[in-house]
Amino acid sequence: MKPQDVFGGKTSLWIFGYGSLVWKPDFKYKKSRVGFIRGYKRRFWHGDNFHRGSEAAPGRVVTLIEDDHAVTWGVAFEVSGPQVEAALGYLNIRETACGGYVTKMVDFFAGAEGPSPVQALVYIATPDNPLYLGPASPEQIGAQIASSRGKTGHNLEYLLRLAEFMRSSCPQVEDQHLFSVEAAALTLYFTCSYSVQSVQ
Ligand SMILES: N[C@@H](CCC(=O)N[C@@H](CS)C(=O)NCC(=O)O)C(=O)O
Repeated sequence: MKPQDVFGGKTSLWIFGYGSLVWKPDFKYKKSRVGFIRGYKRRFWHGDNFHRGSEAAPGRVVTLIEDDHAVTWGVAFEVSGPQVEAALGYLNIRETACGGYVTKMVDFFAGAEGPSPVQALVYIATPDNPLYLGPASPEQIGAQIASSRGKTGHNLEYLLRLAEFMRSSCPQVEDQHLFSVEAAALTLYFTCSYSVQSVQ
């Protein structure tokens, strides 16, 4: 059953993004809030053979891994009225059909708005997903990202835009996984670019 079959009739719905959705929701929404969810950590452990990679050279994108002690920051978007069906129909293609993500409801805490959470829909790629790649070192993940490109663009863009979002919208958060992968990917990307230029 698709989310729009379940939520399509709702008058409003919050959708939590923690990867490309934070900088490119690409659906109409009523309002957005920067905030977090508890019990999950964001990791570049999901493969992508469409948007940021190919069958031959899959890219790496983020998913959420259950961790009782973790908190993941992102953006929640409130869609209402006809926006609900439109957003869910779009995300069902972008996230589920093309990306292998499944949906789950979580508690979203808007950063500046006190302790009471709202329920939000989130797209998660679980380890049983055929595109799931699992853990790797920042250097291994960085190398894969630095050398992958898909139908939507380079995998490095995906990484850098997420890192930029965290620095600009969540400056208080030290996301060691994200920033260590970013450092490794940039080092490898520019080292390889330089070495190619130096032999041309
Ligand atoms: N579900 C996560 C990750 C979403 C994500 O990055 N999905 C990929 C699909 S594999 C995507 O939409 N990519 C579009 C792009 O790379 O521009 C989120 O809430 O942001």
